[in-house]
Amino acid sequence: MLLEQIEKENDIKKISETDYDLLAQEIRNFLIDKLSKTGGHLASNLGVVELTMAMHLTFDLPKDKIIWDVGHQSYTHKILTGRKTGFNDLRRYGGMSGFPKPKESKSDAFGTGHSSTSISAGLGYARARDLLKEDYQVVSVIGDGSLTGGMAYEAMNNASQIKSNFITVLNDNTMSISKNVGGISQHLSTLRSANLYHGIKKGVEVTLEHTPVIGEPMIRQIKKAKNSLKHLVVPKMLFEDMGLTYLGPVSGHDIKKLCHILQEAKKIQGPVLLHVLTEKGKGYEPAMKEPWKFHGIGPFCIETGEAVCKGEKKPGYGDVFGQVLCDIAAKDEKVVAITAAMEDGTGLRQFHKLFPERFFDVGIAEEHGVTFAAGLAAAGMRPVFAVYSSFLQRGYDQMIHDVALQNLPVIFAVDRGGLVGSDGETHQGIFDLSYLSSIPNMTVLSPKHKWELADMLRFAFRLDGPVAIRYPRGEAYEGYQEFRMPIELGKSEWIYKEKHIGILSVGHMFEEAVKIRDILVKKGYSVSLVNARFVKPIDQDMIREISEDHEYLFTLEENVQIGGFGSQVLCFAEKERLPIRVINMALPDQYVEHGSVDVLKRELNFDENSLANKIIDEIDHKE
Ligand SMILES: Cc1ncc(C[n+]2csc(CCOP(=O)(O)OP(=O)(O)O)c2C)c(N)n1
Ligand SMILES: CC(=O)[C@@H](O)[C@H](O)COP(=O)(O)O
Ligand SMILES: [Mg+2]
Repeated sequence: MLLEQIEKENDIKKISETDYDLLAQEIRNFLIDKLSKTGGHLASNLGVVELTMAMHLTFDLPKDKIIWDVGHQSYTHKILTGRKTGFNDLRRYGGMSGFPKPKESKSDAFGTGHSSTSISAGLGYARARDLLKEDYQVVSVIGDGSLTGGMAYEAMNNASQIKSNFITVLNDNTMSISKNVGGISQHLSTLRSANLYHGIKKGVEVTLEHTPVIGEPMIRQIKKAKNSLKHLVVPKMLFEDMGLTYLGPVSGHDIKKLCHILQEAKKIQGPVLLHVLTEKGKGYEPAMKEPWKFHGIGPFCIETGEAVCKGEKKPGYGDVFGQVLCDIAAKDEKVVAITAAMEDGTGLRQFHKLFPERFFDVGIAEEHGVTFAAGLAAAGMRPVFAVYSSFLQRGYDQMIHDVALQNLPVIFAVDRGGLVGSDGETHQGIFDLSYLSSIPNMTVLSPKHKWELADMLRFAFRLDGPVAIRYPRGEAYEGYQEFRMPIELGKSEWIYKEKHIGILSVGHMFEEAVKIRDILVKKGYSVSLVNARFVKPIDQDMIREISEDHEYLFTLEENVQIGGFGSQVLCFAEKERLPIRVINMALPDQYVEHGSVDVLKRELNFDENSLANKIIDEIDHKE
């Protein structure tokens, strides 16, 4: 097995050229086998096996730097840098990350997870190399989907000024998670068809060379004609016009050709963009047929490609959101939906199908998505931007400057709020209650179960300013269905009314709050439970009421403590000098690594038993 040789020698350059294709096949089989057990990002990785091998054959890691964009496609890179065994625990707590991590390997030059950062980081490396008079190659690897992110253009614009070698490899498989969208995607397809032009040109020359007598003079004539033809057929090169030398497009599955053109790219002074054509999911039939389904997957059956799921899958919060939004949109033609390349993940597929003219996929462009929504709202529409919590971090200024300052009625459906698990630090949605609450005019809600999400979404349309509704990844909680008071601005909801200890829980932490209360009640404590509903504005009357006959108020939120819901409650109680001790139960001021959410909560002492003990310690310690 060549993979064993790689694992032993940790150097692909020792593999004979005649074995490259065999090694590529072994890597594909390995990825399919391992990910069928652990899940992960399969399709993207199957598409870059040869490209990654060619880069490792051409460059000398860790001296030379490869910076991956998003980094979800770095599994072959990890195999080739001594981490083959890491795939037994891919994305599990304490195991190997699904993204490049400098702390994991010196060959991971830059940590990634959010899209469109690679060219900026690569340019930073290249500038530092030149200033420090060091000598190494810098290669940023960006996908066509990530190239829909505005940051990439800021970086290319800036890269045009560098005089030394800096390579960007554009991995073009025509896919983002779903089909890629927008002008750059169209431009890339014209460049791909230009390849067709080059193919025709080559074909004509070869034919003429074999045509006796008239061949030569004819070739000279046609060459002249071809140059004028080229400017008709091959479009103006965006990249060349931005000052980058454009090479390609070349096949991303021909290792020898890739090595050759990478060697050429190394010789060019200044910024180079190498356009590589790959197939997402290559080598695994089900992933080639449905690359969007195999972008990020759980464990699956290799023979059928079907997910291996334990028991019947209940609808996720995103599914509930998508369904309710369709109901609302059916009655209000002003309702429009926006996604930033996450149609399926945010539950908008049905909306897209039912209302195609009111559905907008802006590409991986969250900043633009926010201000686009602001424009729609200013013109009288009711935009809903469905977006993952950690990706919305990109649009913080736009939420302030373009939406809230003008008090425009944009609804933010903030999915993946709280711990998401396997994707780790870059994807945990644990800052959103802080960054959203800090925005004046922004109303922030979080539902305790799926019915409350539906009610909150309908309520949001009744507000005439910006609203964010935040909910987690995973199945929607279906308990306490009978608790469905009408939503009233700034009003929370009594669930159990006792004395002495109060728990005030935010959103889906309600599930834990119920369990914590059960533990305490079984130990003889008197415990009230309130569902906060509103993260902003907080329910000041409720807090005053609780402080009349409770000694303790424990706030509970799956968000960092700093700037979160609990910190607002604490400030208010202090300001009003309320006779109650407020203790925030929130996440610490740190990044949370990958792992299953249950394991992460135990490790963070954020599971119901740890939290119940924290409450008891607080009370016993005080009394
Ligand atoms: C800021 C941000 N928004 C959205 C995502 C989610 N996301 C991860 S990969 C991906 C598609 C990337 O497409 P491409 O760059 O073409 O890579 P491919 O999977 O096709 O290899 C998206 C939208 C993200 N990681 N970061
Ligand atoms: C790599 C990336 O950013 C996305 O593929 C992300 O992993 C999707 O997350 P979900 O699995 O929660 O939809
Ligand atoms: Mg792509």
